[in-house]
Amino acid sequence: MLCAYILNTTVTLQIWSHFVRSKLIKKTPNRKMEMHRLPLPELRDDKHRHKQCNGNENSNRFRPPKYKGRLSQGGYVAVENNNGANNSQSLGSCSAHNSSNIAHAISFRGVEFPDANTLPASPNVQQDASSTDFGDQSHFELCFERLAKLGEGSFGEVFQVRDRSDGRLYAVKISKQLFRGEQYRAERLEEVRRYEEFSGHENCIRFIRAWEQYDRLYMQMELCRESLEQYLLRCQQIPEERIWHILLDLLRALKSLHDRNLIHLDIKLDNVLIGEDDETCKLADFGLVIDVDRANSQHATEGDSRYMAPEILQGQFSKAADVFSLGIAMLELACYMELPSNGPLWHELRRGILPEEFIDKISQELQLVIKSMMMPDPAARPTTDTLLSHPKLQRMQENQKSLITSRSFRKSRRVVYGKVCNWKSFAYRCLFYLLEILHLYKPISPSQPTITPAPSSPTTFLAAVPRVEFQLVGSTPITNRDCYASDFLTGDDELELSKQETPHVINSTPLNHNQGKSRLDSSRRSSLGKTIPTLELDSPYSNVASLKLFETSSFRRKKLFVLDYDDE
Ligand SMILES: Nc1ncnc2c1ncn2[C@@H]1O[C@H](COP(=O)(O)OP(=O)(O)OP(=O)(O)O)[C@@H](O)[C@H]1O
Ligand SMILES: [Mg+2]
Repeated sequence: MLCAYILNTTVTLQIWSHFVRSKLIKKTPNRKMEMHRLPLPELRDDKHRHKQCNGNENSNRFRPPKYKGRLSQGGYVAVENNNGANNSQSLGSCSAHNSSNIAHAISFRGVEFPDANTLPASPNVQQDASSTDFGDQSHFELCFERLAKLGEGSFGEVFQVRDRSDGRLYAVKISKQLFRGEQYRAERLEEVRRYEEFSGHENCIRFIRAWEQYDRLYMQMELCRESLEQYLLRCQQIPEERIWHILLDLLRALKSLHDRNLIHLDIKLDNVLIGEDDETCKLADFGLVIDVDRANSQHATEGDSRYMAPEILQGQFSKAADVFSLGIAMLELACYMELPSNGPLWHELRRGILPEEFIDKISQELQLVIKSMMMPDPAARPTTDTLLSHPKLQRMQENQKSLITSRSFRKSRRVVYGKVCNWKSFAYRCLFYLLEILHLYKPISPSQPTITPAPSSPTTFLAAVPRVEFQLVGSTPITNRDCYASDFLTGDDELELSKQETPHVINSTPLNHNQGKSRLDSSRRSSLGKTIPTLELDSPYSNVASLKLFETSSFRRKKLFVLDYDDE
C-alpha cells in the first residue's frame, strides 16, 4: 500500500516537474539546445516548405536572417511591407514568426526614393482588407497577372505580367533557386543594386522595384520587345547600318559601367534587349557585375563561355574583357554566325583569326572595329571612349543630337502654341461673358436635333444625323484619330452595333484618307478579318466599305476595332 502510494507520488512529481520545465523552456528558450539540433534538410519544393512551416515553428531557423533597416557598409534597405493587410497576406496559412513569407521590398536607393522602399498594396487586399486569410498567394500572385514566359537564364525566369494596380505590362524576373544562404542571397541582391544604379540610363533597362518572399528574389522592370538573340533569329540578315546603331547603344551603356569602374562580365546577345520603340538597345542582366578591383582580388564569376575573353581563363578580369565580349557579339550579329562554346574554333577566334567566309560579308570599316575589339592582348583592345570616338560613330552621335534638338524644338513649339490657344479661348470666353452681362449678346439656346427622313443626297444625309464622337482604339491604320459613329451609322442607338437593323456604312472621312489599306496586305487581311454578320452593308456607298474585326500581331496583343475598306 505504502509502496503504491510512494510510486504514485513519484509519478505525479515527475509529471509536474516535466510540465514546469517545459513551461520554463518555452518562456526562456535554451539557445544552446536549439543550436545543437540537427539542421533540417533544405527543401526545394515550395509546397513542402509551406506544409512544414504550418506544423513547425522552427522551420525558419536555418534560413538567412532578415536584415531590418540600413546596413552599415553601404548596405540595403529591406523593408517590410508597410501595408498592414499586405503584411498578413501570406500569414494566412503560415506561422507569424516566418519572416521570409512576408514580402520585403529591396532597395539600395536610400530614403530619397521612398517608393522603392515600400511595396504597393495589392488590389485584392484593398478589396477585402478585413480578411487576413490570403491563402498561400504571394505578393507576386496578388499584384500581377502572369501573361507569358519571356525567357529563362541560369539565374532566373522572366515573365510578362500585367500589374493589377495600373493595368500596365511589365517584366518580372524571379530567381530560380531559393536563397541557399546569406552569401548567395547577398549576391542575388547585388543585381538589384546595379539595376537601380543604371536604371536612368537610356541604354539600360528601366527598373521599377524588387522584393523578396519565400526565399526568392523578384525584380519588376520595363517590358522589352525581345532580346537581340531573338531579333537575330527572326531577321537573320541585319543591315549594317543597324549593326552600327546597336554597337553605339551598347558602347554607351558599357561606358557608363566602365566609368564607374564596374565590369559587366556577361555581355551577350541574350542580355541585350530591344526597347518598346523597337529601336533602342538596352543592356540587361546585371547579375555578374563587379567592381574591377574586387573582381581580381576576390572570386568573380565568368559569364557565357561563347563570349568569354581569353584572359578570363587566367583569372584576369578587366574592362577589356567586356570589350572583347561586345566585339564577338557584334561578329555574331553581323555575320549570323553561331559562336562555339569550346573547341578549335573557340581558340582561333581568341587568337584573332576570324573565319573569312563570315567576315567577308561585312564592310572593311566594321571588320576593323570588330577585329580591334577582339585582339588577343587585352591591353591592345580599344576602350569604350576610343571606340565612341570612331569617325562613323561620331557622325551618328552628331546626327542623333541634331535630331533630338529638332524634336525637342518641335515639341516645345507645340506646347507654346497649345498655351497660346488656351489663352485665346479664355480671352474670347471672358469677352462673351462681359457682352452677356451688358446684354449686348445673347447665347443661342441648344435646340433638339431633329432626324430627317432618308436623305436624297449624301450631303443632306450627313448634315441631318447627330454626330456622336467615336474614338478608334489602337494604332495606325487610320490617321485621322477622331471619327464619328454617325458618319457610318444610322438608327436609334448609334453606339450599339449589334442592335442596328440595317446600318448604313457610308463613304466618310476615314475613306478619303484611306490609310488602313497600306498597313495590311490583302492576304493578311483575308486571314485576319472577320466581317461582323449583324452589319448589312446596304448603304448607297457600301461598295467601298465593310466593318471588320482584326487582331493585331503586336506583342501587346490588343484587340483593335478598325475599319477596313474593300475595293472589290
Ligand atoms: N525586361 C525584359 N523584357 C523582356 N524580356 C526580358 C526582360 N528581361 C529578361 N528578358 C528575357 O529573359 C531572358 C533571361 O533574363 P536574364 O538574362 O535577366 O536572366 P539570367 O538568369 O540572369 O540569365 P543568364 O543566364 O544570362 O545569367 C533574357 O535573355 C530575355 O530574353
Ligand atoms: Mg541573361
